[in-house]
Amino acid sequence: MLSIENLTFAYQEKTILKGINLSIIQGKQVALIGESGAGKSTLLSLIHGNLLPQKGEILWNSEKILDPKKKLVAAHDNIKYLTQEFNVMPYTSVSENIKAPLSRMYPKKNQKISRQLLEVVGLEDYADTKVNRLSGGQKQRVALAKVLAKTPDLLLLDEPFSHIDVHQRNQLRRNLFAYLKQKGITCLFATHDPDDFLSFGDDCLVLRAGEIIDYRPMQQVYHSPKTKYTASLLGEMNIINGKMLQLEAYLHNEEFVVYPHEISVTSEASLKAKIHSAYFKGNHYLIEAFLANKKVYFTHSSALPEQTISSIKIEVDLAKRKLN
Ligand SMILES: Nc1ncnc2c1ncn2[C@@H]1O[C@H](COP(=O)(O)OP(=O)(O)OP(=O)(O)O)[C@@H](O)[C@H]1O
Repeated sequence: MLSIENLTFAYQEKTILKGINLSIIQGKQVALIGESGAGKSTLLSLIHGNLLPQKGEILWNSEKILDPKKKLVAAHDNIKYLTQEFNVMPYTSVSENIKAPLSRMYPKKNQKISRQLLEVVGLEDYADTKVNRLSGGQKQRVALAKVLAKTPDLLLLDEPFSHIDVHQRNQLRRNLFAYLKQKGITCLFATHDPDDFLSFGDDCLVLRAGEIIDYRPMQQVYHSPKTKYTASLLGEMNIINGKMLQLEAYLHNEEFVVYPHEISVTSEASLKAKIHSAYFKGNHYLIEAFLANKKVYFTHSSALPEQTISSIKIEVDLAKRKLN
């Protein structure tokens, strides 16, 4: 288990993380989300032992993560960190890179590990290719396989799929997170991509200006985000107020999060909206409309023409969507 107690960290006089308390139980996959500059990479670096906190403690299975000044190599051997600048050996083959962290005493076992990880990261056909001949995305996959070679207990990932194209990204994250689950590897991963965290985060940790503002199971965070800030990180959404919903005047300032797929056009409804644009999204359209002069987005099976319609319905329990 990872435990963080009252962690505070500053670069010179600028405080980046403030009083962080956190525990992650073994085997959980935790998504770390927050706007750019919120402190995600700094938190991962501290857990890895690359930075020294001004206050507080980080414990892995009750053992303190050591002060980087007191040892040559940061972090426990069983905690691995894949940073945004991945660490690969360019003039060595992909499989040699993957095997580099392993003891040379067991070549057969190492070969087996390398083959298995090549499959996880989808580089089976590149085992003997020198890394400097690979694309950025392929190098990122080699780096990922390398941090998994010596099965870590805790894996820290910082935007692990940032250089990988959408098609390969889907397969890679399915393979990777299934592998982590199978091996019981705890994972804390920082990402901005809802496709990463919605499907693969058991829990969601929301960081804002160096503070944890939410930490709950992923689906709870999605279905009832507590703040506008959190909602804005979860993908396309609407902030709808009581006035737009034609609620009683005294409820006009109440605000709710409504996702685009929760607004529909149906003959049983009576909310009025002015359709403005329709964006083709493949299997649906994203409609841009005005509800009481405020922009809203909703999904629809076809492109709606510019017109005013009186058949908009919000299909979600707004009590669960009220923002603080
Ligand atoms: N070496 C450094 N010296 C001084 N300030 C730094 C240093 N590294 C980061 N910072 C500052 O710390 C804050 C947090 O940065 P951090 O990289 O942890 O954010 P992040 O949430 O990971 O952002 P992103 O999503 O853009 O990667 C930022 O304001 C950044 O400018």
